[in-house]
Amino acid sequence: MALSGVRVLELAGLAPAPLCGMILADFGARVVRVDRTPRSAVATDVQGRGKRSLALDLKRPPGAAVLRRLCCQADVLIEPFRHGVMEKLGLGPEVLLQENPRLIYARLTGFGQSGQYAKSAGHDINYLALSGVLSKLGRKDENPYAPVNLLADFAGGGVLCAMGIVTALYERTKSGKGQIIDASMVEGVAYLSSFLWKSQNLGLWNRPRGENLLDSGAPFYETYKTSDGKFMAVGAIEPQFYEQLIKGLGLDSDKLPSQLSFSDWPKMKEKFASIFAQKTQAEWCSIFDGTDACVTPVLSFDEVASHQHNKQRSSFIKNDQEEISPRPAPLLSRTPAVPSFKRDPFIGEHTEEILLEYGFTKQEIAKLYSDKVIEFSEPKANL
Ligand SMILES: C[C@H](CCC[C@@H](C)[C@H]1CC[C@H]2[C@@H]3[C@H](O)C[C@@H]4C[C@H](O)CC[C@]4(C)[C@H]3C[C@H](O)[C@]12C)C(=O)SCCNC(=O)CCNC(=O)[C@H](O)C(C)(C)COP(=O)(O)OP(=O)(O)OC[C@H]1O[C@@H](n2cnc3c(N)ncnc32)[C@H](O)[C@@H]1OP(=O)(O)O
Repeated sequence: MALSGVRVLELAGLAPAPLCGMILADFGARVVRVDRTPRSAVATDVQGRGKRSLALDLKRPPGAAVLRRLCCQADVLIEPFRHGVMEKLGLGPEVLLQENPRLIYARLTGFGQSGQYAKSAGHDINYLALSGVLSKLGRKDENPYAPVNLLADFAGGGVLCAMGIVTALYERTKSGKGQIIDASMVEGVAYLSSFLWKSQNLGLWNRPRGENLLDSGAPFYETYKTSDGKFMAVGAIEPQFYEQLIKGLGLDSDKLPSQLSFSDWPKMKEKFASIFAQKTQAEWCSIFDGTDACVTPVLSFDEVASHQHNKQRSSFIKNDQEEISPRPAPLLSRTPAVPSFKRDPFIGEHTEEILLEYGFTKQEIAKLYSDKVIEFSEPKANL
């Protein structure tokens, strides 16, 4: 796999850092999740695929010393705490990079390492708000709407941090040097929105929120309810595709206002809605599948893996516990990701194995254990 041989230490965090670590693991890195002690009854990381767990108390100096030793042999450290936490533990980048100048020290936070919010708590919705992006999301006359925490946490956070890490690993092949990655989710999600910024002069966003082409203003970029209570998604932007939509709906474009007549959009939405409400989702699929009308069913999680297109591409996978989840993307032709099919690790499940692998002796491990700096877990203890 593309990242095989890369050793990653991921300090356990909430949502974004676990995704970042999981992406690296899917593509072949050996990812160790460093969990807290005392170990909680249940691991809250649901993105532990392909990782191993080491339970280590970083608040105690011998625990921090263990992490320092691990970092000497690691390629990447991912830390998900607000600015200042790692420094307080004596594990700041100046310390760890001095001991291992090849280390890539990725700091995945909401507000970044500087600025007046750097030490403040926050979550996806706050980062989205500060990036400006939240002001663009939502329907007409409604408050801004934060979709599930996909945008800041995962896209602007976990994914961009993984991209930063891979970029730094590539650069290291030339310079031989590591570096610090300051991955702020505010900036990550703002960067993702570059199209919104760069298209300001195209007239795409001149109208209030929810009344523009791509923000639920246009009748041809909308979802519509079907007679069986399901939905269809319509994205017929270009005139030639719009024409196919009109045809599929059984309408005559000569008798309709022009596609870009903004003032007619609310009326056209009502018309489209009343037509979509007359057939089931399956009936609409049989009309639109195989056309260029850009009309697709809105699938539920229960339906998505068995949809023909997704099945043909094996886009979803089942692990040993029969849990379905998306296959890692994108697909690399020679070295694709090979996700683990095993269950996620229990907290502390691999503590001993990892420490031995990183050169700790059995005696050192026994001492750390008796001093309660590390913990082990038998799988059954967590069930
Ligand atoms: C919207 C999302 C968040 C969604 C999260 C949900 C999925 C989950 C949130 C609550 C969960 C539920 C809950 O736990 C109850 C149940 C528990 C059960 O086990 C499972 C079911 C639950 C229902 C459970 C289910 C789900 O898991 C939840 C619903 C987001 O936006 S995530 C993005 C958040 N932001 C960031 O990540 C940005 C950077 N980080 C931060 O800004 C802060 O970390 C944050 C997130 C604000 C949290 O602040 P906090 O004060 O808690 O932490 P920090 O200041 O960063 O400091 C960390 C302290 O911990 C110490 N520490 C760390 N590692 C160790 C260690 N190995 N050993 C010892 N100590 C450690 C560290 O030293 C710091 O200590 P100090 O505070 O003393 O400095």
